Amino acid sequence: MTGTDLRFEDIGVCYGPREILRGVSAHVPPGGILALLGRSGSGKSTLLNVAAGLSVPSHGRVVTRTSPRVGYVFQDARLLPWLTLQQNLALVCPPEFRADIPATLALVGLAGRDHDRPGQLSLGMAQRAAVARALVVRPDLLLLDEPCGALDELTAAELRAELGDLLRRRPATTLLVTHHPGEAVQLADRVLVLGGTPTGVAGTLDIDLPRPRDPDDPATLPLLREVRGLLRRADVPDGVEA
Ligand SMILES: Nc1ncnc2c1ncn2[C@@H]1O[C@H](COP(=O)(O)OP(=O)(O)OP(=O)(O)O)[C@@H](O)[C@H]1O
Repeated sequence: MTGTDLRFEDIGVCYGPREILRGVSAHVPPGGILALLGRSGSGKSTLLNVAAGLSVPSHGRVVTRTSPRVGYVFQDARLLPWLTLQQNLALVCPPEFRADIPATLALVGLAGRDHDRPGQLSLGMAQRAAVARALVVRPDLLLLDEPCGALDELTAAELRAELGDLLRRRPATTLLVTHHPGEAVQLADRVLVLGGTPTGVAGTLDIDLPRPRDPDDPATLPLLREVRGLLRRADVPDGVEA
């Protein structure tokens, strides 16, 4: 599993009369990790839904090499509470991968919890189960929508480290939506900041640091500053000097 080649070509999205995205182009090579940042409501989840084929763009197109298998991790775990973890994963899993379910749960630190129901898990454990559900399909395209957003800082830091590790062991072309510049610098190869009205690409930044990455490494500081600068500039209304 290394993932699909993914291209957004001049994507525009309208919801009724409201134009949300305009002229968004980006390329993610197989196994690449692109972090999407931008103010709340800028259209990050919309772009993820376009990549997943859940939203049809009003303009432009998404080009992938093959018809990709998609793993989607939402902001909350969205596990079915009346099913065990094994059953939750089996629901999305092609029959040929079902035997992998216990190992995939173990991969995210949930060894032996196969027969627990979501109500028996902490929020962080439930979110790790959601990551396992996305990985068990062996995705060519992994869509992570603020996977750590609902977690306390310590649990979020643990999950970030685990995601970094998982993506090195099982590379997949990945789009990561986050509001956390540190998460983007820790996990991504490239950061894309969305901004403006309607939303377009306000800027990009390549993150060329060796892996595994330590979020406290001083080498990350200049990159964090640049990401924050991009976010500030993305927020300035058109025609005003940043
Ligand atoms: N199905 C929909 N119908 C109409 N408008 C929608 C729909 N989905 C999203 N929107 C609007 O599109 C805009 C972008 O929403 P989106 O959820 O993509 O933003 P976001 O950047 O992911 O926000 P957040 O960071 O808060 O999750 C918002 O103004 C939202 O109200």
